[in-house]
Amino acid sequence: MAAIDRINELTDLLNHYNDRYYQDAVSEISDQEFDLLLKELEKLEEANPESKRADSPTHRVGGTVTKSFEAVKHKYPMLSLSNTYSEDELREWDDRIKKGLNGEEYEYICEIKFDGISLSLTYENGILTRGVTRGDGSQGDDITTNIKTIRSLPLKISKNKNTDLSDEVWKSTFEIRGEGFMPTEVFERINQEKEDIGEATLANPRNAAAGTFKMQDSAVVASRGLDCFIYQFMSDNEPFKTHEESLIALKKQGFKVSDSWQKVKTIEEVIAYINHWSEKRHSLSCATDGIVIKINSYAQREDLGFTSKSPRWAIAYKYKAESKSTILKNVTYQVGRTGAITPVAELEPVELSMTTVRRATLHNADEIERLGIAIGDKVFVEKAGEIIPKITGVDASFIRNADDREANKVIFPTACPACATTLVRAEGEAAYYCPNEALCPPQIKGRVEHFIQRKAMNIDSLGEGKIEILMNNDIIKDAADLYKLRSEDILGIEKTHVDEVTGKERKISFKEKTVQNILDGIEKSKEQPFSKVLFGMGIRFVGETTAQKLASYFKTMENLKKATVEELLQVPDVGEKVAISVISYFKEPVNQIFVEKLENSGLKMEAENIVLELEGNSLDGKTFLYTGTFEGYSREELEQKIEANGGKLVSGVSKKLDFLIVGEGAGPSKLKKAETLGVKMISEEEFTGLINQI
Ligand SMILES: NC(=O)c1ccc[n+]([C@@H]2O[C@H](COP(=O)([O-])OP(=O)(O)OC[C@H]3O[C@@H](n4cnc5c(N)ncnc54)[C@H](O)[C@@H]3O)[C@@H](O)[C@H]2O)c1
Ligand SMILES: [Zn+2]
Repeated sequence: MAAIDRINELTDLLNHYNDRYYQDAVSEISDQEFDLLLKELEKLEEANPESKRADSPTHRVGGTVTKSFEAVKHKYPMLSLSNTYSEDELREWDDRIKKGLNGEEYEYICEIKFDGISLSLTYENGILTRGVTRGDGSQGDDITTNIKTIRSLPLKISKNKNTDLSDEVWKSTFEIRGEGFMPTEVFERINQEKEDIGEATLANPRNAAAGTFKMQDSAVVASRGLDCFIYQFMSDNEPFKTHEESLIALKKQGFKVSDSWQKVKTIEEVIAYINHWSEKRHSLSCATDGIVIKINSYAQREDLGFTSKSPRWAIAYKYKAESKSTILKNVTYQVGRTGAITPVAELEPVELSMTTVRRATLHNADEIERLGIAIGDKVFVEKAGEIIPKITGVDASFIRNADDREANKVIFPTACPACATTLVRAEGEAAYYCPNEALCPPQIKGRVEHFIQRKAMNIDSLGEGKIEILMNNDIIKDAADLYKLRSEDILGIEKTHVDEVTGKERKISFKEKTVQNILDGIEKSKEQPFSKVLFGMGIRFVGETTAQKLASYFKTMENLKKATVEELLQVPDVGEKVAISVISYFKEPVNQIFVEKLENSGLKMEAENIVLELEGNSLDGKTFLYTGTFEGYSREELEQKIEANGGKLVSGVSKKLDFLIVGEGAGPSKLKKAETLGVKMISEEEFTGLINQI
């Protein structure tokens, strides 16, 4: 291919990946592959400068502004960082620094490279007034309301805690730069919740953070517990001479600066820092993808200057995602509780990032098609976002007989591997489903497992293995049958259970003590509140929180069974998808019988107002909705306050809404609708006034 054609091809391809990454928070390829293609383009452009396109990704920051937020021009441009994956290139960069500074002595500050999104935060008169994304580097999206949900970020700088700096500095207009991220544990929690309700999980913490920071509803953003590490101070009257001074001062003043930075003098010390963090970084609360090395002295930074895309005085060293090749032994298809079919690669065990990997997810039929794998191939396995092992491609250096390979091509099944029902795929969804909800064994088993889990009925004396035995011996047909169990039904049964993940064998036998434990656990579960019973029933898209909201709105199972779509839509956070799912659940005869069995077993079918002690009845019968964030109440506190005083929360602006409580950063569409419909809008103070009126 002629150089110009390849330049055009790479330019289009990389611009496409940039759009997907920055606008949709989706990575179609790994960062390393992206960076490799970018370097290839850089080299080609250098050799053929006349063919370089104006929209080339090599000299522009990758992102853009979006239509959904106001675009704000940056006072100081927000650039990218040049990067490398190799120690040799790092040494070459150090040589260039040495030359650029004409033999002057210099120091580096090494920092962890946090993997989230760049944020610019402006303070005026000691108040956080604006938070903006990097965007295209010269202008970004104004996401102030979302940024204010970060608890570690001072909204107000109350007092100068810094003896070395004058008050003037903290009162002046200045900008702080930092990396906004989603803590790993929040990421894992959200994914667990998504799994619980049968929704697709988020790919990695970076993409999750990028998506969340750009959500329209800041109340949802607040519930996601985003955080931010600060790494830079900027103002017109620069009070610092070195980066080190600025980090110390920012920390003292209450900004969240990670303690992981270190001052070093030589490139060998930089490499030692890189090695020190290469494994240890996995224990941090934030996803990381490398190390940033920066010149410490601001005067020297000025001497070295910038390219159009990044500073010359800094570089990022990125850790390679650990990848190994191993034999694909088989592909199995798991049927989930909701009937979704997930292909799983069974691998020859391989050591990766300190764990033994035996299986990897293949996501869905499209992914299998894209990879073009055959049983017996050698495939590359990688930890995506350092968490879930995934297959990235076929190892072409392992040569196989072509016919043999063709005969072993992995083909996604058309029928359910468990019950042979023809699979279906809903429009716009990547997953295939087995529609045989009522009789497909793994779906039934999955529902029982869901029912007994800690967040639902909490029967911890039962587990996956024991449930399998109960079902295989026809002792139970669904979760409700657990409440009919008698000790003579199960005493003495034995089975060897093989753990699917570890391959370890475990013998399970129902001796007297085990049986008693099981029965006690089942009996005790009858005390679980109505909301947990509701969650345990496993209605599609009804997660833990939605179950709580439904329970506190409808109060009883009877009411919920009779609910119409319109009524369901009145419940906070309940949208059309959930409403329709609830209605169709109760329409299904199998489910009606199941719920009746639960009722007859003595489970709680009514909500108790334990959390909600009634404070008064000043809001009696009135409906409320809120938008934005509030000084005196968190989202939960406000909701509790409304209900504890006899008010009812609803989910959307309609004529029936009595009050819309308007907070900071209120959603413009809600305000407009309320105005058109003549709904009364009140401030936080007015709301507090309503409660306290006698
Ligand atoms: N997989 C894909 O499809 C895809 C697409 C586009 C970009 N990318 C990845 O994104 C990279 C480009 O993104 P980028 O321009 O934001 O560069 P970058 O993320 O590699 O580096 C610059 C950013 O690092 C962040 N950072 C984290 N810790 C920091 C610290 N201590 N000090 C300073 N900055 C710190 C800042 O947000 C800064 O903007 C590419 O190299 C590629 O790896 C991937
Ligand atoms: Zn099936």
